[in-house]
Amino acid sequence: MSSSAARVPQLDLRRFDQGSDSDRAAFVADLGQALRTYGFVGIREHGLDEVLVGRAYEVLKQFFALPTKTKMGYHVPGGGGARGYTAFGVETAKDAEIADLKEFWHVGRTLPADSEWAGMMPANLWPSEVEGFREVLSSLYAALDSLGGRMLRAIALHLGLDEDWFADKVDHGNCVLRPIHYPALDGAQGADGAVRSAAHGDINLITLLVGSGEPGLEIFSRKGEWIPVSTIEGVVVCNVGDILERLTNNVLPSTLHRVVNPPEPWRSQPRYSLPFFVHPNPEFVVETLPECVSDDNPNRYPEPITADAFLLQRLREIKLF
Ligand SMILES: O=C(O)CCC(=O)C(=O)O
Ligand SMILES: [Fe+2]
Repeated sequence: MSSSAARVPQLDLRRFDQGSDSDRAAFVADLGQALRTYGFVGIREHGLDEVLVGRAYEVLKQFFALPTKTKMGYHVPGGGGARGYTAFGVETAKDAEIADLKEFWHVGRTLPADSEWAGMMPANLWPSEVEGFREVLSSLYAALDSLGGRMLRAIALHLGLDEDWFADKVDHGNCVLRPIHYPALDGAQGADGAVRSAAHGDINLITLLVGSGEPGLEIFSRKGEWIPVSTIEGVVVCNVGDILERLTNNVLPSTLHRVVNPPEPWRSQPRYSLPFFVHPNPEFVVETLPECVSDDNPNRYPEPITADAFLLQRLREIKLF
């Protein structure tokens, strides 16, 4: 683990949402700098309702506390974990051999019944055992969808695109809200090398992580060190995913990150977290942005790929399909 003082910067989103032109330009520059350097940034004053976030943690804790048999009733066999429950010990990071020490739930976009994307975005499941689960997580999904849109506006400006460049490319994106439970570790658990979440890059455009405060998240810096990301209450961690990395010809890096098994007293306590994965529309063609190609950085991805094909390829690699 790193002993250096490297730290992911934290930025105040009010400078972008409500600031003057010069505030906004300064925010965009700081955001670009942080994402180019770390692939990660902390966001303060993002406007998410604290009460809603608190309620989301309550309902997800209630769900994961249910008996395994009940939870398995919300598992969709062959569904790639796209909706509902995925059991402990299933997801395995790309190129890893041992499964992660976690279980999770996926909430997806609720589409109109006659939507042409219904086949790609199956209907959500909702556990009847937990009161408020549906309402609370649906509201949080909508709030994070909006926050993701604002972050993408700032990212577009940084890349030299029109501010609303991403808007019609994410309006029916296959975004996923993922409540995660990493159970308390007991005995020799982890002695075989299993960790809460093995090193991986996220598959999507950007991720918004509404952290619960327990330690463990680390990112792999460009200097080759693992840097802990402190989950300060109220800060949303935003990181670049593989699709944005590819779109930007690696100008914005999708940084490897992991969740380590922490020392006591956290080891014998569960950890919960709530990432929101912002995905482009399934038919969006990921084709290198000309703004990100130069003599020094020739196009690394001459073959365009649709977001949906890219996602499917990665889901197979992480053993969800
Ligand atoms: O639990 C965390 O803090 C991070 C989770 C994560 O990286 C993921 O689910 O992709
Ligand atoms: Fe991740």
